[in-house]
Amino acid sequence: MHRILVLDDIAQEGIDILEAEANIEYEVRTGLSGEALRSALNEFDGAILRSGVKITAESLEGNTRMRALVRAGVGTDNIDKAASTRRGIVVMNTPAGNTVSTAEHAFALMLALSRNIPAASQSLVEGRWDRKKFMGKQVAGKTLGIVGMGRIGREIASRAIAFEMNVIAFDPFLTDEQAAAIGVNRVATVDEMLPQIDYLTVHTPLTPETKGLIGHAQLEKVKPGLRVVNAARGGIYDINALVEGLNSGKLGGVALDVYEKEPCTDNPLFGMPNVVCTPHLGASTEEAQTQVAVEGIHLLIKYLKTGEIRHSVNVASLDPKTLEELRGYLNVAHRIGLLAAQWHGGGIDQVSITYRGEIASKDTRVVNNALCAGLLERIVDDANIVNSEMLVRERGIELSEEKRHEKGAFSSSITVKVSGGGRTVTAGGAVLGQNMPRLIMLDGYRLESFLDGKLLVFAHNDVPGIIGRVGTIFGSHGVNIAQMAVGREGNAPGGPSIGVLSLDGEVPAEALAEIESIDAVTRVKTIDLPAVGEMPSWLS
Ligand SMILES: NC(=O)c1ccc[n+]([C@@H]2O[C@H](COP(=O)([O-])OP(=O)(O)OC[C@H]3O[C@@H](n4cnc5c(N)ncnc54)[C@H](O)[C@@H]3O)[C@@H](O)[C@H]2O)c1
Ligand SMILES: O=C(O)CC[C@@H](O)C(=O)O
Repeated sequence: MHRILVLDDIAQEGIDILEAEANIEYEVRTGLSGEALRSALNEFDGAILRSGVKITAESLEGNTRMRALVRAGVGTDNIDKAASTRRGIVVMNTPAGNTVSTAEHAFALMLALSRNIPAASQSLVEGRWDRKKFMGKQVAGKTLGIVGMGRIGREIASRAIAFEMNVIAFDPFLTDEQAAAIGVNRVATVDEMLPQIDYLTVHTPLTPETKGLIGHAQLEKVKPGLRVVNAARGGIYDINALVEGLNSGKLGGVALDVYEKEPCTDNPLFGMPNVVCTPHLGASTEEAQTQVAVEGIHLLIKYLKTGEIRHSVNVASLDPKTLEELRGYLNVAHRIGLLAAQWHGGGIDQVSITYRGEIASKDTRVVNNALCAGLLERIVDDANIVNSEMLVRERGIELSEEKRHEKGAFSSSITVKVSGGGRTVTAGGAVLGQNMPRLIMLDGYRLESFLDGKLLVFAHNDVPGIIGRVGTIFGSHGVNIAQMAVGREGNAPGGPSIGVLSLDGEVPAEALAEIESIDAVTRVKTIDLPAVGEMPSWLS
């Protein structure tokens, strides 16, 4: 049974899916913060939210249960992504569900500013028939500047063109060809557009680059009477500069849907003439809310039930086809990570992973995570497919990845080299058939061993009788050997070799001591791996 927490009001259509879904329990708890939020998050496997709740590092403190947070909307700025990743929580959003509604809202704000609609309406209902005071401006023939030509920016552009406006756009990722196809003029900087435009609308996330993007210095460069709109994120415009711009006449109007601190009921712009403000309503349409709730709930259920990751903002996506293609390799990667950490047995400061063959052409970020999860599993609680690479790097371990497209003996293989404290070990794995994980190399010696359950690895010099002696020791302690693989340097006997035994039971300490005492044995270690068919919770 998976438990889902609904943290904000979402459309009933999303709740209906939760009601109908088998093996899902849900609760709606809105308005949570502080300790109540922290303890609630630890009771559920997944949560869905809008912008009404803040998921901070503190609210995830001590969390051992939550696996996925879904934002029913675009902006995930109310979720601490680094803290979520560290805790192994996938953060997903529904990027397109509210695009059109938000573009329509931003456009409505621009029209409302141009034609003084809110102030004129207020004046009339208060008993005044004042037509002179509310002389407006036509948008047709005017120039609109758009900063941020992503999903919403592009929808705005097409609407503006339909209203016969000229559009100038700035976005570092917008090419001349794309601009021409959309029908806008691309500029290389925001400053370049400022003297040319009558309206400005921003559709970027709030980042260190966009915070205060339009401030006092920029208002010096604008055409007098510029009308500005923000339905993206509070903080992109400097509010004090906007107040000053309105007072000086540099600005002809300001329309805001978003604020630096929300809820916001107190702002120096409120009550000023030529200001239109709405309480973050961009996505508040029945259509958008239905779409983001339904999509968000599906994302959560899919992830919890199948491991499929879509629209994640903190981890590589894992669609069903890729998940099926990679499942065997995720399993092998996890197992060779576990084996390498145990065979190394000490502090690690370098890890290098090599993908060879067909797998080298795939997106291997999740496979890196699976391997790192294996490396860390015995020293860190909750290392999983989301957080392990980050946890490895946070421990100061240097991680590198190499891809070699040519095939070796197997169609694909994964090799890890782990170093630290003067010791380096290497382990290579492959998938046989559909999903049979195999160890195909250990410390440079080719072999073919099972990669599950209890293993005994012993490095030795390949002298006659050694395999027999090891077998006899296990026989005398009643431990059955299920499979044995030996790898040695070249074909000549006598040199260094490595043996891997797959055992049907625990290795008694006395048996281990007896094997260690054999002259030709240089190192021996038992290795614990998941049983045949057993998968980590994040892969099952
Ligand atoms: N008011 C609302 O209710 C509401 C609803 C939905 C989205 N939003 C907000 O609108 C914003 C845009 O959403 P979207 O879906 O279009 O996102 P998007 O990711 O599709 O587009 C954002 C664009 O901004 C561009 N960008 C980033 N940094 C930039 C910079 N420094 N200068 C210029 N361009 C830059 C990116 O290249 C990208 O093309 C987000 O902040 C989102 O949170 C608000
Ligand atoms: O949940 C909301 O209504 C706000 C949505 C919007 O700001 C977003 O980023 O998607």
